[in-house]
Amino acid sequence: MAGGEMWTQIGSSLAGLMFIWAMFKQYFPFEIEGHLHKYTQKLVSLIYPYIHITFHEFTTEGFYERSKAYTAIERYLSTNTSTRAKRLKADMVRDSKSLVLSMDDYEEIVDEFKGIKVWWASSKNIPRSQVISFYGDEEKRFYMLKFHRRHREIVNRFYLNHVMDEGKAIEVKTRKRKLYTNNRSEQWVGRYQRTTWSHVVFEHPATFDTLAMEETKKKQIVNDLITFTKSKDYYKKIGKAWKRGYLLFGPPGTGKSTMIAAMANLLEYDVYDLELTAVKDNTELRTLLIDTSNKSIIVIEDIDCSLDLTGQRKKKEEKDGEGDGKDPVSKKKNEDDEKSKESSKVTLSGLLNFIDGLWSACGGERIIVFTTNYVEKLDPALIRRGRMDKHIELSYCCFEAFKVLARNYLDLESHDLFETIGKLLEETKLSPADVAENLMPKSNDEDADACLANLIDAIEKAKEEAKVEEEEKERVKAEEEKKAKADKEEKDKEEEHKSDEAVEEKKTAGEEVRENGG
Ligand SMILES: Nc1ncnc2c1ncn2[C@@H]1O[C@H](COP(=O)(O)OP(=O)(O)OP(=O)(O)O)[C@@H](O)[C@H]1O
Ligand SMILES: [Mg+2]
Repeated sequence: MAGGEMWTQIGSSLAGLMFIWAMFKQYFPFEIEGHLHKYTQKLVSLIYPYIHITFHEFTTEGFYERSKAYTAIERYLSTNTSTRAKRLKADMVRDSKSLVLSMDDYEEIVDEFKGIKVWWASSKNIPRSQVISFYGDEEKRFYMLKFHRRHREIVNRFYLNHVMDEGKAIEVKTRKRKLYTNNRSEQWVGRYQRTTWSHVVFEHPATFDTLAMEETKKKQIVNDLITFTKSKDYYKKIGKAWKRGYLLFGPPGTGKSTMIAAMANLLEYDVYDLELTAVKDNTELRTLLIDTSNKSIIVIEDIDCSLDLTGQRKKKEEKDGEGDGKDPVSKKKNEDDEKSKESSKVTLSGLLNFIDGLWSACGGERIIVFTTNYVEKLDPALIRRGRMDKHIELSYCCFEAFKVLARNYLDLESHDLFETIGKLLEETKLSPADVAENLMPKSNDEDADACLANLIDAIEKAKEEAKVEEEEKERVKAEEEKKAKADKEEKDKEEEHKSDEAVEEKKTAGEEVRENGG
């Protein structure tokens, strides 16, 4: 038989077989077909003992959102593949600091875990239809995991969790961190579009190394923060939500905001800067809280100014006392304050709920930081331990803090003038911000000596000013005391006079009675 003839015959017999199979299938009992399928599967699994799991890039129809599992696998494999796979694909992924390397399509790599071997392959489905998609690329990518069926238990229970955890950790490490701020609720457009917060890339350069404060205190804070991040299981064990509150207090320019940036850089967390005066009420506050992500620091700056958090009772008392409006400046300020309070109805109890109510436990790994210049003004309920677990006082610049600043600003470890400056700083209150400003060279020809001399001048000037202020205070105090004394004397005199009059009246009344009686 000639070759061509043979192929024609095979073709026509195949077509015949297909036709018979189709006919047969139509009359074939449903149950028997099921059995047939089962046994074929069993037969295949006897010869082929591997299990496959696929992870698609896009899973949900409609919402075109990348699958979290796919992203985590991609990051996990990116660390493994870049050393083992031969063909790699580099991509600038959204929110990532640098290029992400992943294995190219149809590459396969072997991974080992607890002594077992698994295979990862990347692949894609190419669409058959030539439809132009609204989303552009219609190829459907997926990762396929292959492992022996006797390892099913280990893969299901441990390996997949391991991949997810590692992948997420790599993602957090390589992401660009963000600084969020809350929008006014008029700008919120539905809940899906995440318009409650807007963000920019967080790029503050402050670190604990550049932060000027006593070394021991700094170490304590760093240890506290690191212990917190590693305590997921501990918090679970003691039945507490995984969050921690910090209260930073101290005079202006002592490094409260700088410390928050250093915290975020140390832990690689996002920062949510919550502007309370833009929040209308407690419900909005809760919505904002729910919309924050894990691994973040929620900051409320100048908590004493943001709201009247001292409660209704005190507010009323203040109104009674201050309402005379003698000073037009303070009157205007009061009016402004009232206006901002009116527009924001966040209450103390709402804020307490935000910090440690039931809702605060959704998600985890969050740090809440309050800053204030006047810690004594705050309601004790707000800053009790458990809400604000750690109170950190940032104070005026001490010698140790100065040395950090000198190292940062002038690259100086020691200098003849250090001793003088140390002594001066002990006697004067100068914030690290002021010290830093004086240490910064103002022109190219200003060297370290000149900067230190500037600082000494500034400290001496501050000392002089403080002295004048102290004297003025003393004078006012003495005057007030003198006035109080004079007032008291006058009052005493008046009372004496009144009691004299009363005695006189009594006398007259007695005489009248006697006269009438007689
Ligand atoms: N402890 C510090 N270490 C290093 N730099 C500091 C420190 N304190 C202040 N500075 C410098 O002073 C500037 C102002 O500091 P920062 O904004 O942190 O002060 P603050 O305590 O938040 O003040 P405020 O109470 O007014 O908000 C910063 O830009 C920083 O350069
Ligand atoms: Mg600040």
